[in-house]
Amino acid sequence: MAETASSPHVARPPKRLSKEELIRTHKSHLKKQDLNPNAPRPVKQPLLDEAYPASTKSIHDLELIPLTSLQPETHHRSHSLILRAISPPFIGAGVISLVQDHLGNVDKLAIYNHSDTSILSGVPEGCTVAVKEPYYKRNGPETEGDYMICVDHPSDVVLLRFGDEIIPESLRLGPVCKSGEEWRTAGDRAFLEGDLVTAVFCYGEAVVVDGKEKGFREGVYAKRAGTNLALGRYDAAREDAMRSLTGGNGDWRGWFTAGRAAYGLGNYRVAKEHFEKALEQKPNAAGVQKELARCLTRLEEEEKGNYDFKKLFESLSPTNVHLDVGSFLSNTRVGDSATHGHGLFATRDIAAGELIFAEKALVMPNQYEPARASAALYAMMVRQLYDNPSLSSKLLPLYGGAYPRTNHEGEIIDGIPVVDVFLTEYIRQANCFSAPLSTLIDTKPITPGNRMAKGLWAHASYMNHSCVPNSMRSFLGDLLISRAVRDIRADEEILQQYVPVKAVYDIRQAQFKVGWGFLCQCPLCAAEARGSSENLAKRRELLAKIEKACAKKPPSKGVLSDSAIRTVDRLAKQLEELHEREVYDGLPRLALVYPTNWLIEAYRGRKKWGLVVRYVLKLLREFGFRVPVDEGEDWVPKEMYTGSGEASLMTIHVVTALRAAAEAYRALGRGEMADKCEEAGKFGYSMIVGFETDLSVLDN
Ligand SMILES: C[S@@+](CC[C@H](N)C(=O)[O-])C[C@H]1O[C@@H](n2cnc3c(N)ncnc32)[C@H](O)[C@@H]1O
Repeated sequence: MAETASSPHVARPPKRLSKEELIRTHKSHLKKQDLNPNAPRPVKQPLLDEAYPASTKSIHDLELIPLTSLQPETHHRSHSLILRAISPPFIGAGVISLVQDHLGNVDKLAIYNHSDTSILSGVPEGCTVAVKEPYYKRNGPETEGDYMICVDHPSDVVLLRFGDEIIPESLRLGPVCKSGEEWRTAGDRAFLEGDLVTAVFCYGEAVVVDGKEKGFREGVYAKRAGTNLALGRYDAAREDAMRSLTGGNGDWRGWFTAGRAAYGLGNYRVAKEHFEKALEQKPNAAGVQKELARCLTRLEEEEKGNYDFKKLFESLSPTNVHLDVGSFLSNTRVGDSATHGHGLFATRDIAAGELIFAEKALVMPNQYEPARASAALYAMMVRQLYDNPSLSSKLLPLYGGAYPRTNHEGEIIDGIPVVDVFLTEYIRQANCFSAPLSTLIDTKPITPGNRMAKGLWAHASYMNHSCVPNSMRSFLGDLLISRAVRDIRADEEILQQYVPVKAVYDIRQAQFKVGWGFLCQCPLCAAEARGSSENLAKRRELLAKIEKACAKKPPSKGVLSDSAIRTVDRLAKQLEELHEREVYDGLPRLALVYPTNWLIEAYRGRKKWGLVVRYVLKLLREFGFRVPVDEGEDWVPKEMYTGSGEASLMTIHVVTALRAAAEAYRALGRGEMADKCEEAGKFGYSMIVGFETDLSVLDN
């Protein structure tokens, strides 16, 4: 981490590039810059080992220093800079401008993490900014004297109004527009040109310059409300809409905008109230009626969880991933967990297969390219925290590891919410989920690549991990569906698997340690921790051997010979013997899943139906389900979900095994058992993909 300086002006300034050198290199960079406005801008994801907190001071409480006082690799705590941009911006992962201070010194300013809803994502030449507690960073080797003021936290830089009295005299420009009307006209022009951020700025100046003129002010607020709404800055849109109300009969428009802004924030109750206010004044406004109807549907979904999942699935497309749905959360509550910190708990008994909750993502960019998904989520989280500070009440309480908080994050200082990008990244890492466009398509044997978005579901984030969980999550676009995989009692903690768990105990634990920093103590891990380490090592070795043998002869490539089957069967039996009875009693034996699955497929290929049933039953037992040992016995497959205790593991292999059993029973003339297996498979599949659907999707 860099040094912190409290009195930087007493230390000797370093050698720095001259003004002429800075201008020359900046110009050459500008020449090379690709000005394609549609090109996606790269995101500078924060380096966590260089983390430093965002400034929590007001510019009015900081001491102004000149650029010459800056010390390299130093955070100038308690100090500020006020700077005018004197060059066009170079736009890349951040925006780099040449800036001048009140004494005429020139240096380079790099601002990161401002989205295109902010003027500071482009820092126009001539604008004046305050940089709070600046961080001065070296660019390249010390001898080159290349430095820049590096702003990582978006709230560490404040765009100043032209007339702001904090700006030193020498940096002040004369008024750009003389009157509020001129500013409003400039705002309208910018709006028509599609430059919405400039429009917002101009409207802001208009209300300050002519702020006392009633009617004018409200009109400008109405324009700014609409512009903020279009930018997705819903908090500001709603505030402006409320300020635009005059008490006259045109107010319904203000209520309408306020309602749409509240809807954009997912605050359907408030949205409903606003739409109803609009309709009081203009009962026949079709647009408002339509929005109110949508709102009522969302509220009903929130209350009852009555989704038409099939229809939602059919509505999905690469361009439609953000579903218009409310979140059904009332079966669960956040509470203190014996597993870790906070957890999610059932508020009532929930039956196996039932919907536990369904939650629309708080933040999920439509970016399914795995290499870009994390950066896109991080950038969107920062943007939301900056643009819609009300969302910080949901986002900031999430677990952020050991990163120290100032507890001022989210607080509005100098009109801007404090956004700490390093905390945001910690929260992202600890809480985000990978989401396919739909789990249903993702579970098909042939899926189109490994395309996954990353998103944040604030309620689901409270769920702790278990290797033998009582819930499963699935996705439809940005809707996360959580279903019970066994009966859950009121007040029981809802647990989920963070990732599909590895079969071997120490490999599994290493994954949790590296990914989330915890040691799992679920019933399976707690038992396996008591097992002999010698057996564990032998199991790991033998499983590797089995995987090799199985991969050499995949059952999908044709009928397998007796000897190939005998080899795998023998190795599987050896592996079974390495599972201590006293450790694994009533628990899954995950290492055995792989060879057992292979044997099922091998016997299917040879139409040895009795053996298929025997090995399916075995596979279900390896997943911890209580099912008969004798393949001749009649049983009720669906009951395995409710009668298997607390340590079974539900996966897609359970469904495919039940299908294989159905096929085998049918071939053996046991039609009733076949139907029951199909029914249990279908039921299990609904837990996996989120809703009931035909198993034939698993065919291709
Ligand atoms: C998404 S959060 C889960 C909610 C968290 N318990 C809280 O207090 O907000 C993920 C973090 O919870 C903790 N965690 C989750 N499952 C755990 C488990 N089985 N045992 C110990 N810690 C766990 C880990 O610290 C992990 O990084």
